[in-house]
Amino acid sequence: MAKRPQTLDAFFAPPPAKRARVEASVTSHEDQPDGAQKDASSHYTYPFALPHLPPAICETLNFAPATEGRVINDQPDLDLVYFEPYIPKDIQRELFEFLRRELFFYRVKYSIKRGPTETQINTPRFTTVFGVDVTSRFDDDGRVVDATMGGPVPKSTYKCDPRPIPQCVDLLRTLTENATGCKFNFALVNYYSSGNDSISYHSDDEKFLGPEPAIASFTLGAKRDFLMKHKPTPENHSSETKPLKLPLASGDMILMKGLTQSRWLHSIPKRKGGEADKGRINITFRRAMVKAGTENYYRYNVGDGEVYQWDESRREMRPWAGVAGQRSYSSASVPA
Ligand SMILES: O=C(O)CCC(=O)C(=O)O
Ligand SMILES: [Fe+2]
Repeated sequence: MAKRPQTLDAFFAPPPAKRARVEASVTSHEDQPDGAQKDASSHYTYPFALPHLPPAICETLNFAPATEGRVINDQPDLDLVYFEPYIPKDIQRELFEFLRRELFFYRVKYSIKRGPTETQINTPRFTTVFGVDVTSRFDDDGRVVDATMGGPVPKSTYKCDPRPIPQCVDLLRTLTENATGCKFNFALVNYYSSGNDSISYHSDDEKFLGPEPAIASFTLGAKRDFLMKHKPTPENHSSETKPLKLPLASGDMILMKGLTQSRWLHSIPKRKGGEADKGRINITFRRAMVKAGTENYYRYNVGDGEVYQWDESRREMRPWAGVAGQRSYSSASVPA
């Protein structure tokens, strides 16, 4: 949650003066392990290294938010700030293409048990996730350590292998923290490859995010409708509310906060035709407060299936050509 008070003024204010200017230059690489790729983020959990953003994109990102946020709170329990766009126009396309081309993705399958019946779920979009909850952090060698003492966390602490947020996503996270006053330790990335990819009605009000979580949600690429509707309540509040349709376009950001997650549902429905087939990336920044959040996010956004990567010649996500079932540690050392 936000450390600073979140006033309307804060969201209407001109781009904050305190915004950290993030240098376009890349860090020195003298201390990179042998074989590590220069100007790239690598980690033993990554199937392959992720290049840093080109300096021109970093420089222009310093001009975000490109517009002032519009507060949408004219319905019960609804608390949104909508930036149309947040990411400057000049870099929307390049940033979209960069992230689609460079990130690794998953098509997660899992089963849920409702009573005696087990149902197989095929997540209808590509996903990937980076981050660790507030109880832990990554040290300079990429090891997961205790957030306060900095000591190693026992291997058994997490079933999953938390992944640090790579530079190419982390820059947007820090800029968004500075502009909103909210803190984020997770980046969840969705890729909707066509109108057939979707996310059904849900709310992100898991206990592990704490009360009234703030979630910043970015769109890059194709425009897709974002639908919202109030949850049914005993008092039938929902009858006093009307559903919302926000046609999220490339560069837009919607900040959901306050009671939005506990009282409203949101979705990206399937669509036929239109620009959906050009592909859309969604990045949500969130703040997980406990270890259960980390376990949940990796289970449902990485899972244990194969890695996908964008194939520029076929113009589609393809299973990654790396060795199946074996991670490539070539550019990063495995912490002991
Ligand atoms: O793609 C979007 O805009 C929404 C994604 C979302 O709701 C989620 O990942 O929880
Ligand atoms: Fe969501």
